[in-house]
Amino acid sequence: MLELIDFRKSYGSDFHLEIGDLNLEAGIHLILGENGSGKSTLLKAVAGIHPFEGEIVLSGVSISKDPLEYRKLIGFAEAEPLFPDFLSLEDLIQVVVKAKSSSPTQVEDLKETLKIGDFSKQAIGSYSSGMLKKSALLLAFIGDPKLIILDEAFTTLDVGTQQSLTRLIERKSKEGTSFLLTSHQNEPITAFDFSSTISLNQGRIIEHEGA
Ligand SMILES: Nc1ncnc2c1ncn2[C@@H]1O[C@H](COP(=O)(O)OP(=O)(O)OP(=O)(O)O)[C@@H](O)[C@H]1O
Repeated sequence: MLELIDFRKSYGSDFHLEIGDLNLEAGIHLILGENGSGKSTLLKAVAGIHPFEGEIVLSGVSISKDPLEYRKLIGFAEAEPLFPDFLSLEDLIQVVVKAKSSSPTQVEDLKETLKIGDFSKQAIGSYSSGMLKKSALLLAFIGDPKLIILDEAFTTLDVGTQQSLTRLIERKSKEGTSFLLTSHQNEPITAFDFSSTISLNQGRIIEHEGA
């Protein structure tokens, strides 16, 4: 499903993420590691946000040869999402639905699952951290991407929404969507049957269990 080839990413001389070659089969994958080990850096590179050295191929589509097609296959929710304050979630939904050729019915289903109420019409500058997180999650699921990348997906969500998100991830996984997850919280994340668990330490994989 996802292939990293001779993958490296540096922030100047300060931090080096050296992954090399990594193959992940379809499924739910967990990335573990201490603060600053490189989890978010890896996810942002796979999401097509950060430049890197090497190559990434998702379902046969190369990020370097076909970046636009590659990005359409990905949904990404950052750990601490940032959106323009003056827009509403509804504004962002319209953009992503068009880009990902999704249906309004899917958006309504996601809003219900993630318990997104009328706040979606308000300016993002007025959102709480949980509302921001729900917004990022909804946008990541739009259009049924091949791979959904969720960094600290459960942080700041209330317990009810955590449970709904767990069920949504399990359902989508059964339908063929793959996931890359990170977490600092043990409770919701242990619910999943992971295809593999990758442990990072100071920018290197120290353990990879599963496929
Ligand atoms: N934009 C950036 N510019 C320079 N250095 C960065 C940047 N983003 C992250 N870093 C550095 O890269 C290293 C890895 O950071 P990263 O955010 O990937 O770690 P993480 O494992 O996700 O951490 P956490 O668990 O705290 O979220 C850290 O030393 C961090 O300071």
